[in-house]
Amino acid sequence: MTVDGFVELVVRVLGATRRPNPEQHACLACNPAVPLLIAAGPGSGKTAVLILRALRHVLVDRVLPERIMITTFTRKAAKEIRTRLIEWGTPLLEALLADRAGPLDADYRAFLRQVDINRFVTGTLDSLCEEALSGARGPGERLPVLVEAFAANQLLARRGEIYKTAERLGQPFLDYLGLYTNTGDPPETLGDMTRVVRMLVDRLVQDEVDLAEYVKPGPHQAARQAVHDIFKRYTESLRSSHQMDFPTLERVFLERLRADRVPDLVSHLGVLLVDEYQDTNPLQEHIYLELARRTGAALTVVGDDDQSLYRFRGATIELFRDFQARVANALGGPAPRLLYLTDNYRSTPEIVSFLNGFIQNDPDFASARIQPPKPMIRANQPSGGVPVLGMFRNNAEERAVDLADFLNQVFRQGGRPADARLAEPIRPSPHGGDLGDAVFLSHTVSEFRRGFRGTPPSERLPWLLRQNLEKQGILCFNPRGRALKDIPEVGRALGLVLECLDAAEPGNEQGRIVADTPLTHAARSVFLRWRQDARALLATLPPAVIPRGESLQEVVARWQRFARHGQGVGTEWPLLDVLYNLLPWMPAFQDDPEHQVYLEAVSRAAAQATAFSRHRSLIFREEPHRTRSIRAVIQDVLAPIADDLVEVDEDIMPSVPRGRLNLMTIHQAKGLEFPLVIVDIASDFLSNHPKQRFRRFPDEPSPVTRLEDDLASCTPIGPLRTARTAIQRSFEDLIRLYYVAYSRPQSVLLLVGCLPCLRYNTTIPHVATFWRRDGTWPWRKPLSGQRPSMADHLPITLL
Ligand SMILES: Nc1ncnc2c1ncn2[C@@H]1O[C@H](COP(=O)(O)OP(=O)(O)OP(=O)(O)O)[C@@H](O)[C@H]1O
Repeated sequence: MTVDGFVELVVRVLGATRRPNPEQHACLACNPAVPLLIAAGPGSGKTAVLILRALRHVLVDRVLPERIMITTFTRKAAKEIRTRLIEWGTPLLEALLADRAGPLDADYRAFLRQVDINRFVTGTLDSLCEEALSGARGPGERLPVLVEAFAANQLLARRGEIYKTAERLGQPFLDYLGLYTNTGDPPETLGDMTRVVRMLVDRLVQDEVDLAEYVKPGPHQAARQAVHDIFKRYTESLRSSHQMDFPTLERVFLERLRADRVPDLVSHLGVLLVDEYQDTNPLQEHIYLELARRTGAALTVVGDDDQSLYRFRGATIELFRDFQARVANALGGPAPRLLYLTDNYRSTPEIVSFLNGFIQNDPDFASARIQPPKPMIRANQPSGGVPVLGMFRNNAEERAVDLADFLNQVFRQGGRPADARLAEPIRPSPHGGDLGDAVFLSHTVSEFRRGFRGTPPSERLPWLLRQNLEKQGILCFNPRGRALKDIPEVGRALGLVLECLDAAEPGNEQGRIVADTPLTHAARSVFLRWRQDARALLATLPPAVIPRGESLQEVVARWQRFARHGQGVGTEWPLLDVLYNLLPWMPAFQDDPEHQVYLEAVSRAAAQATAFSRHRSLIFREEPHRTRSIRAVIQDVLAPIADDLVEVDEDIMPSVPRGRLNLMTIHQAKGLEFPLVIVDIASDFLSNHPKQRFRRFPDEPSPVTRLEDDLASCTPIGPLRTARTAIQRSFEDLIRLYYVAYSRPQSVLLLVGCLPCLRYNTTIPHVATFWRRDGTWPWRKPLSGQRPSMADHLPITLL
């Protein structure tokens, strides 16, 4: 089959809406012997082309799917790719085999019969490294167990001895870590210290840092030496216990490739396709190039330099920008081709024009982009008559009320009618349109702002919006909005677990074992709150959701007898059995999607604790193991939740119910599209407060760019990254962040924020409202006599 024949087949079988445009066609037709870079703006069909190219390799080049690997950045995106490959690939294959595309020669027919579309190798690079290594165990070799984020951080803190190090070295160590916190303040809690040390040790691996160079005499030498020692202790402990974390996984995989021990899964690779290449880190680049070099696989990468978001995970935009030279250098062979896609199939012309205006707004950004710059995207969708909208209000309450009203009107009252500001109404799709078509995006979806020096936490827009929508009978889906410890139902459940395992006694509210266990003050007071809430629930004699043979009080008493006296059946019980025994009395965990996510997060923490906890999250019947094992689950599972060290991982999100408003971070929304997108650009910014500048108009380098500078002399990638100054990179990261947010909508883009950000004389510069690095603001036009009350000539229509 020829490429043209393949494209005709796609159109005939999948429909005319799948017809590739000429630029997409060129990407499909590009000779597989030549590495290909597709650089293109949002919504131009990069992922769609990557999938069709994978199918072309099967149907035109006769490569079996099991020899074709496609990687992307998140597990969710990887799933999406797999689904589309199967949805498109299966009917294409069936049509060919059914001869609907004309007679086939016998060889080709025999080849097609071997094709199993399910066997494409898809995933994130990490998941594929893991899969490849697990199938590549030598005789008698023990397979390292992969530890997930929470367990890895616990191991880092404990085996790396972070706390001891902080005690021994004191302020110089904390000051060094403080260089890399958002606020610039030294971390105060062990959790905060661990987060910074995690960022550092991951970098040591991902950037292939020369450790001798890192610890050589210079500023912060003692602290650097301490981080080095923590890293060594941690990696040694992982090694000796046959465990590995994600960066180690990639390093081990690369070492195997370099040692010519190519795992089976990839040893016969014929094709390697990479989506979201702009977020590749140096270690991952080595893996891709080494794979291509060793297997001779045809290489295609796609990406958008303007949408790189993951610098904090080592993403290095220069690897994408310099792809052609780097590949030519690493692989030899023909020079890679660079192709562009320009037609945007996602958004209305109004949104596309806003987007193009945004990305070209700051002249200083131009030189951070791929050179020569790729063409601007071109709108391909019809106008819906709706301009880019803005909802800016004086205070948070007003904003939440109006936004809730707007959503209610659009999705529950049949639509927002046209008026002086809107030429066309905004209506849900007649084909089952619902709130699931809208998304609320923000740099963080936290519902509360952290308290500061004794001030209590304050409510943020996501919380206020939740409250106001609930008044209108609309629910939100924002399971990452609050810390697990602050979710009332989670607190009640874990309070009941505490009461089961270590009941409070008269004169000892804490419980005997808790009182005797080293814990932070914060964890102790959270435990007390959980227990009070649990006892309040018990006192209500709650009915079980599904009728049980015993009451909640009886279940708790049964566990208490086991925990206190070793009475009852079984010699050991997993912590999760205790928890799950209590859930029939807690209806939220049965039917509410947010609570199902919380439960999954707690369950995963308990499961992950088996990687580092001495009693592997089990409760034993016989003493002294019983008390010790209870202490272990308190210390290793419950306390980390109380200390806010267990995060709700975005990968555990189920699909969101259609009737709810989904709140997401901009990072999470990468690669996704929605009919209506609300971007909270400025609801936290009432003044030009210095502590918030890093989020809108940095006056000093962001922690991660500072780290890049500090490591530049000890990593091969250093000079490439630091060609632009740290402050330039900090700005550029913000521009890319909002570019990703602004490019998600199909029909309606609504920006929300505080009104002072838009005032003519505002003193609140913000990249998202088109401020340029040089301090100029194109939305503020020169005065023409009349008294300005607002920025004139806004490119947005205010609601
Ligand atoms: N030739 C085409 N005809 C019609 N629709 C298309 C075509 N190519 C892509 N699309 C549609 O355009 C939308 C965007 O495509 P896709 O998600 O592949 O873009 P992308 O470039 O990967 O976007 P992003 O950069 O935001 O990740 C999808 O809904 C896709 O089905």
